[in-house]
Amino acid sequence: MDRDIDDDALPSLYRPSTILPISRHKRALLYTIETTPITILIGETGSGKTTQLPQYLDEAGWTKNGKMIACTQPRRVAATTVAMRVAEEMGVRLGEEVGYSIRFEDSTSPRTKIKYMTDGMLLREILVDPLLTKYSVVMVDEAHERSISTDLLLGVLKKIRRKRKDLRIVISSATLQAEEFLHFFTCSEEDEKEIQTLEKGQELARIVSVEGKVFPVDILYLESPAEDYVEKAIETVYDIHLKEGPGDILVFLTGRSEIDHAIDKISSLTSQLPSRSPQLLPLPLYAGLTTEQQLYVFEPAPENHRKVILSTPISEASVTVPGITFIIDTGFHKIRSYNPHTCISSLTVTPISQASATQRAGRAGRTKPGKCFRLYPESAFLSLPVSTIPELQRSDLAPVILQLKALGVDNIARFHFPSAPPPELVARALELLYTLGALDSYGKLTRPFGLRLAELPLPPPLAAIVLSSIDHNCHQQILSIASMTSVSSSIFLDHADSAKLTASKKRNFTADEGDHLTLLNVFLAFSSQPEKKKARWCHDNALNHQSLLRAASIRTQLARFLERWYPDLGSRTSSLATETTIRKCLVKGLFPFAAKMQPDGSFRLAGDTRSANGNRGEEQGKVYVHPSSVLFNRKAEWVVFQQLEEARGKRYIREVTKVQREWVVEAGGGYYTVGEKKR
Ligand SMILES: Nc1ncnc2c1ncn2[C@@H]1O[C@H](COP(=O)(O)OP(=O)(O)OP(=O)(O)O)[C@@H](O)[C@H]1O
Repeated sequence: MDRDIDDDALPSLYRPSTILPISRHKRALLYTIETTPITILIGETGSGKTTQLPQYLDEAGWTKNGKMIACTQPRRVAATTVAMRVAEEMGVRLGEEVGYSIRFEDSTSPRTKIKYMTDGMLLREILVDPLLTKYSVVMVDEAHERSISTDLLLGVLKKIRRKRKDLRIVISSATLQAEEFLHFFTCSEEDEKEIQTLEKGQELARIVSVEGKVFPVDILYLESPAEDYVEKAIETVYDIHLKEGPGDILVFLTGRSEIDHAIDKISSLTSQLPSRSPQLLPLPLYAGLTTEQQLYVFEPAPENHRKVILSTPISEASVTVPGITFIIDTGFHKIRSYNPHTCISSLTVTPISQASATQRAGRAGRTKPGKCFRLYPESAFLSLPVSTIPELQRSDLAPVILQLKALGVDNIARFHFPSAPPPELVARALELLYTLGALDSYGKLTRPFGLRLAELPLPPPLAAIVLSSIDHNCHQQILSIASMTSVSSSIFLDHADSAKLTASKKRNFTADEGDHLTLLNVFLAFSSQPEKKKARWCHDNALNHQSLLRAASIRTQLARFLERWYPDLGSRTSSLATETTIRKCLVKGLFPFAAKMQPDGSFRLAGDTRSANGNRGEEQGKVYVHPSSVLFNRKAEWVVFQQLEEARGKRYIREVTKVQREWVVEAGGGYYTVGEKKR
């Protein structure tokens, strides 16, 4: 392969406007990648790893012969925005030579050479192309975040590389985790054998550093911890606005309710500013928004306005929002943790790691110097964990195991993960997949059911509902519900200033049986509107037009899977499905997430034996229906739900539907004897 590594041969369009630290290391970097199978790349935030390295590899010939370069990201906002930036730097149209692929959205073409994608999407590609033959280099970006998909991908890449010696792997990591990755790729017996066969001077894996800052970022700490980090963040926004020079602000909060609250407060503060003085423009950024809505924050602020982006950690890594000068880091994030006793994941607010704090500060100083206000003392920063516990060690592993089985890895215990998941979590996941019908009693993937479950781009319980809907003759309705729940967090517009309106409009769609049928009512009403009137109709009904369009697009994509597997689908009618049939079908996948109402109106999880045994405090065993649910403050003996979330010490369930105990027992098979989790 002819790989030209001459800096001067670059067409001018390839050059970014700022000289980035990585450019000084270009030759050395390309040489290492050429000669070393695995390169671990470390460098300061903003040094150019994500945007530049794939371009260097392209110029150096790694995309010849129709091969592509993949660059994976843990989050879709990073995959889309970085692809846009790189397409712009290369002077090509997005989706042509440079594209991206995220769940339910593909912007690539047969001409694509550099593909940014979520790590989960690359794993899906491995299902159809097990040796990733289309790719010459796979760059796993932000590997230190240790997301489930990243860890799984690293394990699978390690296997693939043994069979594809020409494949190059680049792992981009924070400095502190680099040695761990080096160890992972070089520690097994097989690795050692391979090292023996290498030529003198050649290495199996090597760490390369591209140190160097783009612009300085001043870090400022509080003297004592903030009592309420959300209020302190709002106060800091206001202080910056009054006392600092120009520049936009990026605030890290933990979730949507905090973001909505902050937006309302900042909007009212703004209305008190003198009309001629610069105004604050608060904007939300969280995963539940559609791609278009997320991209809105990347637009320049209108004249005489300072943008204040209120974001969850989705913008913590890889993202550059031009114009961001000030960062406000509250020091918290919501992380998913899995309780093997209840078998349910919940989101809990916890302090971030030092690595996250560094990434957050690194969102400034990219296009000009910046300041990062940490809303905690320096001593608190120093006592933070260096990195977050890998997601794989605190998550429901059913999706991971399902994917591994679909990839042909039958013996999970022998699969080499960057750090092994706890056996208890593996056992729980196997139990769930077995009850869902995805695995047989030997632990093998069932065919076709289990394989199809793995192929559907939905969490296993939801995928099981979609597949079961065929037998229940309610696939039309379930497809709509599954699509709506994939975007549900943003279907209803419920900012505080429109909360009353939304509540009254929502009543028009409310189904007494719960949120899933309510979402179905919304979708049916939306679909029956003439195309041209849809936007207006959404506005009049306090609904999010973009989210509904996205749900419709997801539905079309899910329907394609069913059409492929059931060619007679068109002749099967599901128009007569009753609400009872639909709810029974929902229980086919949601049985692990069942709860029983208690005399005080709270609920107890069906599998929570510890609370029944009195091992936990009374309050701890309880969950409450979230105020956004149509079943809030309503009577329902048994319910199933899709999400469990912790906020201010209370646990809430969302997307809730009334069901009957017998349905849960029937669907749960051996998984429950209800009220007592099977051991
Ligand atoms: N959309 C953009 N507009 C302006 N400049 C940009 C944009 N995207 C990237 N840049 C510039 O390119 C630099 C490198 O960005 P890149 O994402 O490649 O860095 P990185 O090393 O991967 O950092 P990180 O790990 O923090 O994402 C930024 O510091 C910034 O100067």
